[in-house]
Amino acid sequence: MTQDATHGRPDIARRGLILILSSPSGAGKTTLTRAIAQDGGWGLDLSISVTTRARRPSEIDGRHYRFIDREAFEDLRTRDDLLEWAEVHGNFYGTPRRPVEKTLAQGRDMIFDIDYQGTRQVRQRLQDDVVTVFILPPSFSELRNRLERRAEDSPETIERRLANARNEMQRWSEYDYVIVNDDLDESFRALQAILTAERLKRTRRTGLPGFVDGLLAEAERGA
Ligand SMILES: Nc1nc2c(ncn2[C@@H]2O[C@H](COP(=O)(O)OP(=O)(O)O)[C@@H](O)[C@H]2O)c(=O)[nH]1
Ligand SMILES: Nc1ncnc2c1ncn2[C@@H]1O[C@H](COP(=O)(O)OP(=O)(O)O)[C@@H](O)[C@H]1O
Repeated sequence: MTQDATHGRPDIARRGLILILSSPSGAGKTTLTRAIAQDGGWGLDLSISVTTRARRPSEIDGRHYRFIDREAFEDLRTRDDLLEWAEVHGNFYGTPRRPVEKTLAQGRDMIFDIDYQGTRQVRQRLQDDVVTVFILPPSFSELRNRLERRAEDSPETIERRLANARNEMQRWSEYDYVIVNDDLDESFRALQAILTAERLKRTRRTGLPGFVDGLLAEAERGA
């Protein structure tokens, strides 16, 4: 029996999974992604994307994103070092391939905060190992409020993100789960419930046959 990553409880070996969160800008995907990744008990590694977008005042290079220029991005892309990439709001974003391969090879789980274009690419490559969650705002006016309260982007940037939100919101039906992020605590609990259920899926749990064989052997011995 191995140690599962769900709050340190002993569990049965299983394949690692990738949890993807997407949403229109301002709906709360970064907040939720970081909340569950930073709670070490959930054992989720956060994928740090590369981007050509300018760093926001509150962001730290290497922690929120790796901020690179267009040339460096092109290099990564042509060397096939990106698992997926997309142009979003006029900037380029991509997921470095190697950390993902390393984490999955260790049987650990990873969380991605990427858009719907990247989600399609990852799903195509990793199929059943991908679990996708779409975050919606409770209303469009609240989306605007959150972007304004976040106060990290210029008014033009906020308008561009709100204009793009109309297109992004329509992608909800491509995702496995949808959370309407009204109350943050409730949304966080919903995300935890999704992860817990997905980790318990029979088809991921490669250790189940051996575990049941052990139970049957124990029963044979008349324990
Ligand atoms: N495809 C893809 N999208 C990404 C990646 N990293 C971030 N994004 C998406 O790019 C969009 C813009 O992200 P960001 O500039 O941080 O703005 P925010 O959504 O307002 O927080 C969001 O939809 C992110 O999910 C990535 O590596 N690949
Ligand atoms: N449920 C919520 N209620 C109120 N404010 C929220 C909620 N979720 C996130 N926020 C706030 O809204 C803003 C946008 O959230 P963020 O996680 O940056 O969104 P995204 O990554 O989707 O662009 C942030 O200032 C964040 O603190």
